[in-house]
Amino acid sequence: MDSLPLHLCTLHTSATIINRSHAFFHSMALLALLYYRASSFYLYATSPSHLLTWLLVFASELFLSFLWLLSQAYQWRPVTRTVFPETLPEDRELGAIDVFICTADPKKEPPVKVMNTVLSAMALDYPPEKLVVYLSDDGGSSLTLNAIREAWRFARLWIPFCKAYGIRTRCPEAYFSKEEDDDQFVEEREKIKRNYELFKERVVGACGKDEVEQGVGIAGHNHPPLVEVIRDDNTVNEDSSAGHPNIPLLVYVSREKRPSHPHHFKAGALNTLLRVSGIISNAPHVLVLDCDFFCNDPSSARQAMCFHLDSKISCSLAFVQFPQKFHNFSMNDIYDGRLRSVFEMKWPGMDGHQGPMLSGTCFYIKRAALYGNVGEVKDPLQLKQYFGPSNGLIKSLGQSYPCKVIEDGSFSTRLQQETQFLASCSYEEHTKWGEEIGFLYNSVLEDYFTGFILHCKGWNSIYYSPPRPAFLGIATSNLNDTLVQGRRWYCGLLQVTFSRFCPPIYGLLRMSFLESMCYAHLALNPFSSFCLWCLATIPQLCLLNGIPIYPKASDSWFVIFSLVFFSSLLKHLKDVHSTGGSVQTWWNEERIWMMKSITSHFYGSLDGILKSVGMGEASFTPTNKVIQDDQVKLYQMGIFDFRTSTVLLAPLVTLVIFNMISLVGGVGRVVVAGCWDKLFGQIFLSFFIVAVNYPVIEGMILRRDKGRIPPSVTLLSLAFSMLFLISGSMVLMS
Ligand SMILES: O=c1ccn([C@@H]2O[C@H](COP(=O)(O)OP(=O)(O)O[C@H]3O[C@H](CO)[C@@H](O)[C@H](O)[C@H]3O)[C@@H](O)[C@H]2O)c(=O)[nH]1
Ligand SMILES: [Mn+2]
Repeated sequence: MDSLPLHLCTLHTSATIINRSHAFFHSMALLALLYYRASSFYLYATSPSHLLTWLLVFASELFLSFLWLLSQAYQWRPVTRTVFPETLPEDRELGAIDVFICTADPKKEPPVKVMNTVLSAMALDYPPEKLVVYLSDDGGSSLTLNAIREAWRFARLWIPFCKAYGIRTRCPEAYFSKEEDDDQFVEEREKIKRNYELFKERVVGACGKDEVEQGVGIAGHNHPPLVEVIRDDNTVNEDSSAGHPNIPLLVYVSREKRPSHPHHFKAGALNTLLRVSGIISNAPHVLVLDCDFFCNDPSSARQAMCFHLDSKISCSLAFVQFPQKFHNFSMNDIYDGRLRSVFEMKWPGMDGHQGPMLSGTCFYIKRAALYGNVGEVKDPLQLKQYFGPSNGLIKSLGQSYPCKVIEDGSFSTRLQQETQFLASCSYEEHTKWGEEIGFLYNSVLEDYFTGFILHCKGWNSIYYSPPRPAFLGIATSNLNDTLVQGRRWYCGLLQVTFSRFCPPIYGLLRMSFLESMCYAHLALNPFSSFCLWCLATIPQLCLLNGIPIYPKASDSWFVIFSLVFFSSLLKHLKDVHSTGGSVQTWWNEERIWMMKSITSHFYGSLDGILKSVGMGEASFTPTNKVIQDDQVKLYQMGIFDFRTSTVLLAPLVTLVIFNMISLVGGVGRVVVAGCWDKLFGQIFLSFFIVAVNYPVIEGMILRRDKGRIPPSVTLLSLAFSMLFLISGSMVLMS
């Protein structure tokens, strides 16, 4: 046993060499660029307005260069992992796992989809008595409760079927949507398929009936706690009498919600699950899944155990993060819903240091890591100050026991009452839940913040991206969801940056230096949207007014600017290529990066700033998981769907119009005045922005379909551009 490893870690040697050499040359070019900018100060000292443009451009270049420097930590030492689950100990020595699945709104997250996630998790290849699946329903919806009861009935057919025939795709919807004609069990397959259809009918049928009364609005925020162990009364004894139930326990948890109590969104839901599961099964490991991420490979639990059970690393290992992979993205992926750079570049890079950031879903985490550093505390009264008044929960700390409900075959009234108490909305008052215990509340990006604090406390994490995706989810496939999500994320980032846990300061001495650079990069990234706004407007305004911002095209300094520009574009192209992307992917990523920076990241940063001064309320609007046909069609064809709010769309359109004006005006000016040399850099910049954002021009002028940019937004944006042009020019001329 000893000689056979559970896992291996391989350094990407060639990528490391390329990345470091590129970092070296690029940093030389950046230094030269900044030197040029600093020393050209005297050219702009002629008037205060010119000096202001110089200052804004210089500050932006300086800040973006600093961010780039921080981002080199991701590139420094990328690694890949391999696992050998066959070397794991016998089943009875494996650690138990509690699976947490969250859902919040049956309208946006259709119960059939949520149940597919539940079923795929119940069917994980793991001893069923060591697996308990908990579903948190923040909507408190009877539709979801009904659906989970139906799912339980179907699971009794589905799981034995999967195990008997070694099915690997254990999410029923995914399995049945594949055409598979296996002669050996075609009959059995058809039988199960019929049952699946019936199951869906019953779930969807209930949705139809209750639609009117089931408005999520009020019900979703005002309901009592409900914890129910899902089981079919007739089969209880049959199942547990043998002591080896053949399917995992399934528990429905809907925590109490009252408008008067903050519920802390997903983090609050997860903490309720931690407590409730603590007194039912108290597994030492927890798998967290968003309701739209089903298990695509049943072996992920054993893969994660290859790390968690390795005695050499286990004591400091907090979580094993799997990549978020998606089943609905198109080849073109115009919105970069796949988040390629995060899951293919950044996380493998961080894995070479102290480990990837926590990413909300698809991770196996140790319960002990979430319970904080209270291991030393033995006094129950003191523990209650941290964990709250439940005796059952205090007793469970640090203990391992087989699942209580499976043991006695019943969900005793006492246990039931205790779980309801743990799920009540006032339970957390005067405790450390969300501050030191469990998932942390300070940010709507609970995953990033919780993971950051874990790394600060000295915990490590591991990134494992298996050849067959372990989980598959739904990527955002329309502009509105992409922008709304980006806005929430950037607001969440800044909530942490402006707190006393500001990563560049708080993290610096608490984790490895390169790891802290990665966190600092993300923490400061929201400010880049302000810099990008400057670089997408000021050189253009100056162009229209004949003021040069970059060196003459014939000047040798111009080479430096070109080098920086092309070196970053080419490095991005190389990264895209090495992760299997095409030139088209590269171009698309450039575009969506600009779009997000200008709108959603900009607004998210503003939200974060406002919240830090006590204005504005935190919100977590779940993304839409209902796939609409016309939207999918546009997405599949790689055509932008501009149906989003004017607030989000107008800045983008304004910026593109403004760059079109400056391009035309600038070319006109140089043709008339013959000063190509002087303004070439700015003309090229406007041209690049317009070219990358061509779909916006199409959406304004050429398209007539529903997803076009509404003429009202175009007109409004035109007015904004003119206003900016006129007022800006007046300032420059003063
Ligand atoms: O009050 C809430 C709000 C959301 N959720 C659940 O949180 C999950 C994630 O929400 P989703 O709408 O899918 O947001 P995404 O932007 O797709 O989520 C990403 O970003 C979140 C942080 O903003 C992370 O928590 C997620 O894991 C990550 O996938 C879903 O299962 C929701 O049901 C709740 O349980 N309660
Ligand atoms: Mn999601």
